Amino acid sequence: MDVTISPSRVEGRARAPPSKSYTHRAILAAGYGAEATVLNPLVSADTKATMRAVDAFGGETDLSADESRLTVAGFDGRPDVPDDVVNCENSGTTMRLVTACAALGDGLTVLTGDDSLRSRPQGPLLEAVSELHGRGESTRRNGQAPLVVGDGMTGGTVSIPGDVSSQYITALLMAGAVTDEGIDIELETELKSAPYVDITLELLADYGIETTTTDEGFSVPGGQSYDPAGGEYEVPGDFSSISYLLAAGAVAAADGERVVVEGARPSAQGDSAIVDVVREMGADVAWDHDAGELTVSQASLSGTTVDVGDTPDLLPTIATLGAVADGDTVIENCEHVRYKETDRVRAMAEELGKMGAEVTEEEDRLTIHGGRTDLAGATVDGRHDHRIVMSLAVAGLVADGETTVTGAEHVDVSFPNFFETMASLGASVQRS
Ligand SMILES: O=C(O)C1=C[C@@H](OP(=O)(O)O)[C@@H](O)[C@H](O)C1
Ligand SMILES: C=C(OP(=O)(O)O)C(=O)O
Repeated sequence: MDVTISPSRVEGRARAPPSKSYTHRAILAAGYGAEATVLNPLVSADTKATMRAVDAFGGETDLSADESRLTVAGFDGRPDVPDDVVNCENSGTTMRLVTACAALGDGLTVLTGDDSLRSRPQGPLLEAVSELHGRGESTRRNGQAPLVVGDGMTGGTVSIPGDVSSQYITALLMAGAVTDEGIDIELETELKSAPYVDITLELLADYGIETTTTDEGFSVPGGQSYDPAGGEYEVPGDFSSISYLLAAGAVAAADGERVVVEGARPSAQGDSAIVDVVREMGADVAWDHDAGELTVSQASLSGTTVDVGDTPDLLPTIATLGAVADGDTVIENCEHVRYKETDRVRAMAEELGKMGAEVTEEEDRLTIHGGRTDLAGATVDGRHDHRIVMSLAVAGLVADGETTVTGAEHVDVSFPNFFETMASLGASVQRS
């Protein structure tokens, strides 16, 4: 599906979807336990992949008709060996978290995914599984899926790089809690995307799992049971998704009007940094923490410098903001953003370039030279990547002429009703 955005002004209220990161963890944590209900889960292509994996391991996930409750009968500590290959589709989080879980099984699990996921790095996690006495292999021996994992990972001490994906750490912490020995993780390099491990530690504590942060990294004792207080866990709103709504308001709110984003209660999400980024660029953003509401109006933005080491998923949104702002926006520490659904550093450089933006791409830095030319509508490639699609759609609100984003259906990965939400704010959106 392609979506064509015409220049539009936006106003009104919109609710961000529940957090993808919390939902994945909440579902798998419930799977590791005996029984739990996940309230307000994100129901999207990626989180459905995690639900299917829990089912494949012998759990049972049951979504209420209004999708507000997911009841999970867990596999209680030890996953069954799945009857079939587990397809994680487009979801890196599913593949990493499920790899460490599958490694606990007595037999072998085969994991695969779509073209994008089969090109993403899994090698360090496979090596960690092997170091912990399980089997972790890439069928093509290139560190990428398809993967073969299992043979009863036992636990112990493992060293792993921190600068490829924090999801390896999350995966090992979640699985480590149900091993006999527990797992001590020593980071070989500086941890990138660190707030995602904070999300994990917070959620594990809420499921009654003890963890510690050590001088070398992280540690989780074994022999623990997953059991959230009251048998329920509630998922907060998603700040990566909020970033598109906030950016839409900052670049295109109607004169004297505001965009109010609901579902913005504070949590461990590093991507709440988008609030400060938008403020730093010159927009007035009010954040009512108790109500979980962000209010933004349109402003003339100016460039800024942002280190996205902790917040890789914000890069596409910040690049769009930079293309609308005056002056240079410098996005630093972004090499790991190249290992996502697509190489997002290159994708944003090239696609914003098609809209007339001047962009300089370096290995670890993206500079958008805003204000030199006005953005012009163009046909841009969403690169089969939800975040690229949504960021380019926001740019389309203020480009001169129509912007057509290809592959727009990929918003299904994290924000299934993104285009309906944008249209409800007044954006002109046409599907073809
Ligand atoms: O753990 C998570 O929920 C995520 C961690 C981040 O990935 P990396 O740790 O691979 O950077 C982030 O980009 C991804 O969207 C979600
Ligand atoms: C990179 C992302 O997710 P994942 O790693 O789960 O595919 C994302 O949502 O931007």
